[in-house]
Amino acid sequence: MAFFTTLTSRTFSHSAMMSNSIKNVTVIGSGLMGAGIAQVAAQTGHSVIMVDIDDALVSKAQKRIQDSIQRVAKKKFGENEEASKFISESLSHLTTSTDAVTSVGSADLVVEAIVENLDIKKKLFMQLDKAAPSHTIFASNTSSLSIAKIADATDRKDRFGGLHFFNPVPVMKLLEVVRIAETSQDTYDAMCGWGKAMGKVTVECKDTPGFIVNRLLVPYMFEAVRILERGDASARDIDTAMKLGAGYPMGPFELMDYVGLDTGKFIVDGWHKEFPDESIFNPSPLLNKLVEEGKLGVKTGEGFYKYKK
Ligand SMILES: C[C@H](O)CC(=O)SCCNC(=O)CCNC(=O)[C@H](O)C(C)(C)COP(=O)(O)OP(=O)(O)OC[C@H]1O[C@@H](n2cnc3c(N)ncnc32)[C@H](O)[C@@H]1OP(=O)(O)O
Ligand SMILES: NC(=O)c1ccc[n+]([C@@H]2O[C@H](COP(=O)([O-])OP(=O)(O)OC[C@H]3O[C@@H](n4cnc5c(N)ncnc54)[C@H](O)[C@@H]3O)[C@@H](O)[C@H]2O)c1
Repeated sequence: MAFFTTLTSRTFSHSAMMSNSIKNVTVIGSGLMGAGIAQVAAQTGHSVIMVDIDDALVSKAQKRIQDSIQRVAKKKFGENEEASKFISESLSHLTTSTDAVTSVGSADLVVEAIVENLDIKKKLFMQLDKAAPSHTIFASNTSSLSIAKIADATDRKDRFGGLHFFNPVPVMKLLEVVRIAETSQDTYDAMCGWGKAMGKVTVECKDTPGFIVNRLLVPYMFEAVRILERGDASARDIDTAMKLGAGYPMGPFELMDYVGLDTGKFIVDGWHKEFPDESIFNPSPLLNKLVEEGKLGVKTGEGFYKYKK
């Protein structure tokens, strides 16, 4: 099914599901998170442009969205014809582009989901700030960086915040909504309203490292690596222990592979640099070695475990 189109002009078509002021959404980055955010935004009737740096990456994201949306449709409608109507309608709301600057021209909201690097994110937002209309809200999906530092690249701090989704976006119900000192109440309310229109439950977070979930989850994952590095237990046994003993859907190594080991490394390296005396944020030699070898987890076919491609 070839439902996707490349960007020409943004068509207006949104369903009654949307009760907030945000209709046109541009998602920058079409990796694990960007593709998921774009998919759910399209499923909930928003007009979406999904952007990445080249056509091959966009095509890869389109393939992932097609697989995922079929799972969502099956869960919602079973095998009946409503399912294919839902898929084609949703995907008709989604266009793609490889040009971030032109893709924000009619955006009400821009959600950035590119690599976890402060300088690269700032450079992007600096360019977008000049191109987007004045009413456009900017949000970063960063896992660990300071929203205030990213917002520093723009002249719209009152219209800037964090929208932190969870992987896989079509399944995970939570959205952390992060406000900085300058975020206006209107912006915060619009972000929360959009989160609800996306079918998510929102929680309010301050702009502190890791917000709520990652401040707890990342140290937990890195403690698991340290158990493995000390030779105290195998990755498989640690995963089994946390699934069967603590009720987690995935063990810490399965989860790190799922999130991406590069992303895990970016997070902990950043925090280690910022808080060198906090041993809980110490980098892991084992994780560094896997990343150096290009073993980034499920997305590359190998991380702590091997996956069928
Ligand atoms: C680091 C960052 O900043 C923050 C983060 O994102 S941290 C990571 C947060 N995420 C997690 O903790 C995920 C933990 N894992 C899980 O919740 C579950 O293992 C999982 C939902 C990923 C998969 O669930 P599991 O039961 O193992 O597998 P599976 O049967 O394939 O999937 C369960 C359901 O979800 C659906 N699903 C799973 N992945 C999907 C996807 N990518 N798209 C759409 N649907 C999906 C399946 O279709 C299935 O639907 P069903 O209930 O109708 O059968
Ligand atoms: N992986 C997770 O579980 C997870 C969960 C929540 C938040 N996050 C955060 O979301 C962001 C993206 O993470 P991901 O896992 O999707 O990464 P990813 O590596 O899967 O995807 C990032 C994408 O951004 C693209 N990109 C890089 N620079 C770009 C630019 N200037 N313009 C357009 N596209 C660009 C890359 O080509 C890549 O396709 C990071 O900030 C990460 O910390 C990740």
